[in-house]
Amino acid sequence: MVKQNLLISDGKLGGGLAISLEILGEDTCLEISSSSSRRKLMKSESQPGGKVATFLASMRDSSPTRFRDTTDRFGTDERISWVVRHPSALALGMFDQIVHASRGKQIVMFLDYDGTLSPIVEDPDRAFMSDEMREAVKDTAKYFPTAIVSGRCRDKVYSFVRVAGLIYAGSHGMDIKFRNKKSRGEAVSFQPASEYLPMIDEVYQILLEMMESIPGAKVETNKYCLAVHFRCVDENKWSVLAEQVRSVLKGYPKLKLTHGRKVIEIRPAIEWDKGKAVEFLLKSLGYANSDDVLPVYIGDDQTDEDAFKMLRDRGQGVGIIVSRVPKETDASYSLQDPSEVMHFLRRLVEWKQYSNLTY
Ligand SMILES: O=P(O)(O)OC[C@H]1O[C@H](O[C@H]2O[C@H](CO)[C@@H](O)[C@H](O)[C@H]2O)[C@H](O)[C@@H](O)[C@@H]1O
Repeated sequence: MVKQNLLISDGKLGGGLAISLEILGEDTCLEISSSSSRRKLMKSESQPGGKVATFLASMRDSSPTRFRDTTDRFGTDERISWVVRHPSALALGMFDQIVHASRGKQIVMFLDYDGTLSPIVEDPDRAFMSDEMREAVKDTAKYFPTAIVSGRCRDKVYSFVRVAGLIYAGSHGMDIKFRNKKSRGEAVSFQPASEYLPMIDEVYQILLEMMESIPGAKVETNKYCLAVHFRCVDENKWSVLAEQVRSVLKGYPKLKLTHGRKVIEIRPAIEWDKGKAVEFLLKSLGYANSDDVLPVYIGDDQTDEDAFKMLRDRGQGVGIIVSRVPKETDASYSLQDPSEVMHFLRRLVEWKQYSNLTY
């Protein structure tokens, strides 16, 4: 892996911005949803059998396989332009920009789990978070209200994080339950999809049985939603897997499919996502329509885009995407991987400790 340090001068950034840009080697996963690939998707949808093609294309889009030489596909210019538009939250001046935006406001921290606090691994049951990361999250929560917003079921994500006093929102925000420190420990509980539980269980049983015939496929229940993993499935079998999942869903029009990192997710077709969950949590914490808050959301996946978009639309807050490669996103800043997320959290805590001493 070659690492290049570039100095880009950009008027808007007020001088020079040092960017550490990695030209990634053959072990890199590409994760980009470019406008040209979107156009291709739209085209395939209008062709015969287009819906299947569309589904498979978006599966590939969110779960790219490895390329020998990524520079063939994405020029250095494109990478630089992406980093300029989504600078590292740790880069010179950028961290200061974020903390400056929080002057006179309460930072509320929202953290995704997989790919953000824990590295992506083959077995979803072994996606452990490091003890150092746990300490960083624990320290963060001492200074800022902190929520974990995950696609996982709430109990499962708690069993991985194991930090008391945080807010845990599981099932992509469809399962929220916590004691609100802002209002004398009052219990907050919100499950907008509870009527779907029997349906989700039924589909879980069907998929469990069906996926037995596809080597490497794994079905995970996340209580209010399901995940069909294909990380360990031969790529030649992806279309069969997609077709089978789609065939099951035909009998359940009240459920919908979404994509994540080598995973198809089945969830209730309700107007609820991580963005709505973040809004709900801000309101519960007393920050509905408030100028006194700076929400910071860190996440790596497609479902986190709903939260980034919500912050962008609200014109308030900081979205940080965790990605090594250019990706279409509504986030403003980037971090490369969970270890950078940990450094960012530590730096935020140090800044807070220092500013508490000096103000
Ligand atoms: O919202 P998140 O906390 O990011 O959860 C999204 C999904 O994450 C998990 O799957 C992903 O991580 C696995 C472990 O690293 C990996 O094997 C898989 O390929 C990824 O898609 C989790 O297992 C899913 O249930 C979540 O929906």
